[in-house]
Amino acid sequence: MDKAKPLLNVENLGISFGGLRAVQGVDLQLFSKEMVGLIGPNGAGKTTFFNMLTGVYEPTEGTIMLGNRKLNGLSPYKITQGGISRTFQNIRLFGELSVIDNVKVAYHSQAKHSLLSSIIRLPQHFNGEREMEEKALAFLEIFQLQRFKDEKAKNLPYGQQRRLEIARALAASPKLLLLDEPAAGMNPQETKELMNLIALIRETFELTVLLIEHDMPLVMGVCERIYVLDHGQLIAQGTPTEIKNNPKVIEAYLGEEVS
Ligand SMILES: Nc1ncnc2c1ncn2[C@@H]1O[C@H](COP(=O)(O)OP(=O)(O)OP(=O)(O)O)[C@@H](O)[C@H]1O
Repeated sequence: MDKAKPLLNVENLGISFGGLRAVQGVDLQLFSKEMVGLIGPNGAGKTTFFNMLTGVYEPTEGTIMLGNRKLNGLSPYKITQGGISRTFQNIRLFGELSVIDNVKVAYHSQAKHSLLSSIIRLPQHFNGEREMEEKALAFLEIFQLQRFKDEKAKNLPYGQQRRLEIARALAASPKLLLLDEPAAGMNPQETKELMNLIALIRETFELTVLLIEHDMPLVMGVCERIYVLDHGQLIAQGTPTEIKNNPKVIEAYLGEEVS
């Protein structure tokens, strides 16, 4: 990817819910392999922004381009296929399915063997299944979840469920990974390990990562650039040092979280 051309180019993005303008006039660019933070007080519009990028909500204004492809109006499924995967603030796993099946489900959108070959059980089906199993296991290994592979997802400890969600998001082979508060509810040790893991997968899979996170030291520590939303509008963008010293950001947070 040409460094001068963004992987993701968002221009003037906005959405209204009835009379509420939850997000407005947001311009944001992500370049290949960047790790970028999206921060802001509660209710600032961060998750709504992710929901627009992933087709959950259709923007009421503005454009979202992934490379040369316009994403406005595409279904979440098409957007995942197009290269954007996400995790959720509240974990959304298939609790009754095994850990490995949770990863394989995500894999199905990329599977090469056809539905027909699965139904009538052609050799391609079994080869495809075997390949999928091997790849899913490889993802679980990266996330140190292989020993839980046959466990129901709902029985995993909380921190492991968060890791499984990221493993599943990666199985769809994204170019861009959106993480919505991945460290929420984790203790400091788990958080540190998770951040090291995210740095590792970014390198390994040549990913671009956009991260929503309330833990300021964490965001400041891992992101190269940070965007700040407040009341649905961007109030600042820059390096962690620039953001830390930005008067508008300090005011939005009342000087608490960024210091
Ligand atoms: N489907 C919806 N219908 C109506 N209002 C909505 C909807 N989704 C989001 N909002 C409103 O949009 C605003 C932004 O919410 P959003 O969840 O995006 O904030 P956030 O920055 O992610 O907050 P938090 O950090 O607490 O998760 C809020 O006022 C919220 O109530």
